[in-house]
Amino acid sequence: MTRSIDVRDLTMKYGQATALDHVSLLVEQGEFLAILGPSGCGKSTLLNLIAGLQSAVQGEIYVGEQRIDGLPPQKRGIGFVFQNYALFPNMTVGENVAFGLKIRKAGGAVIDSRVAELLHIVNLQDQAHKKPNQLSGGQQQRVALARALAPKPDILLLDEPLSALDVKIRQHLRNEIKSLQRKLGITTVIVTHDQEEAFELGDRVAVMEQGKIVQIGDPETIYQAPATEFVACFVGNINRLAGGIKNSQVHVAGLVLPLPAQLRDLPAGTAVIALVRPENLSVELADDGAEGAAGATCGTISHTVFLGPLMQLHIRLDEGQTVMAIVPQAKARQENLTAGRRVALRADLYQIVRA
Ligand SMILES: Nc1ncnc2c1ncn2[C@@H]1O[C@H](COP(=O)(O)OP(=O)(O)OP(=O)(O)O)[C@@H](O)[C@H]1O
Repeated sequence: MTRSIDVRDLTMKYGQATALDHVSLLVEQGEFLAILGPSGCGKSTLLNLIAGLQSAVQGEIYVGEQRIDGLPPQKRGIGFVFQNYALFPNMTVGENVAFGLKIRKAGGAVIDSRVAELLHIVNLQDQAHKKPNQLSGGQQQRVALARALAPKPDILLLDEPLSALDVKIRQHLRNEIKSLQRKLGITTVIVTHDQEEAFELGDRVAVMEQGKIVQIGDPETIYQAPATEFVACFVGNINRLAGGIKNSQVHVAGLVLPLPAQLRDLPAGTAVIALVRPENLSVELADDGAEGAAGATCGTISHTVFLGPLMQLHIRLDEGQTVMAIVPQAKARQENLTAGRRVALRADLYQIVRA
């Protein structure tokens, strides 16, 4: 039976360096949570603490109602998959998958049927007799997944399981992991530094920065309403437009935007930044009549980058700052949005933060 994970006030240090700083986290029963963050932010440390591969200096970890942080790893009911497969090279695929069942002293018939079932689930039923080095990277990672799931753990932890694989296989295996998790309904936590992977797999995404979880929410909220500038910039591309408050409005890069409620008390002159995603800038060709149109700021396209279905436009604003906008390829073609053209820009969706 799958269970929730409740991490309470976890702190972990390497010598003087704090790797995890009072982290609390509740992963619901059956939920798929993605932990996203840059290298060194403490993602793996958090997973290792849950798995029991390291121990914290402070805090508690519960699986369901049971406190597990004092238990050895094999008593925690957790399946773990690492980045680098970590299969036993001298054992066959079947023996690798059977490993966790053998150390739990399961009977031979039980082991055989469970190994067959798992190899079928991960689509490797014909490979049981092979050694890991006779398999591709993607196949080895499927074996690792089967091995982790064989003892029917309550929880599955995945530490960058796809990052050693090439792009095509990674996408394929990502889909497989997602559908397998849905089918089994097992509480799962994946650690990744890849935003697309986190968004595609996670029901919710927890973003970490320097040993802390700075935001947790569904992918759309994380993307469209980032809690901090760090989250906004880490998750996808974003324009940072500097400006200030004047007459109870925000003036940035030639745009005049309403002052958001949470900044209402700030005095005139306070420096602010508007964070605008490239696809949330609307771009129109600016003939002379459109210059200075209400709510728009004008500039000149300095160069474009062809991205297949989309076109990236790099625009130098008359006001001095540069921005990047993304438009559908068809629009760029129809309107001839090329280097040297003058354009008027509006911000459709944005966030204002203090500088
Ligand atoms: N064995 C160790 N000794 C000392 N410091 C360590 C050790 N392991 C990790 N750290 C430090 O602890 C912090 C968190 O490391 P952790 O491996 O959890 O980060 P991460 O987010 O998983 O990074 P990555 O994505 O690069 O694996 C980092 O600053 C790292 O340098």
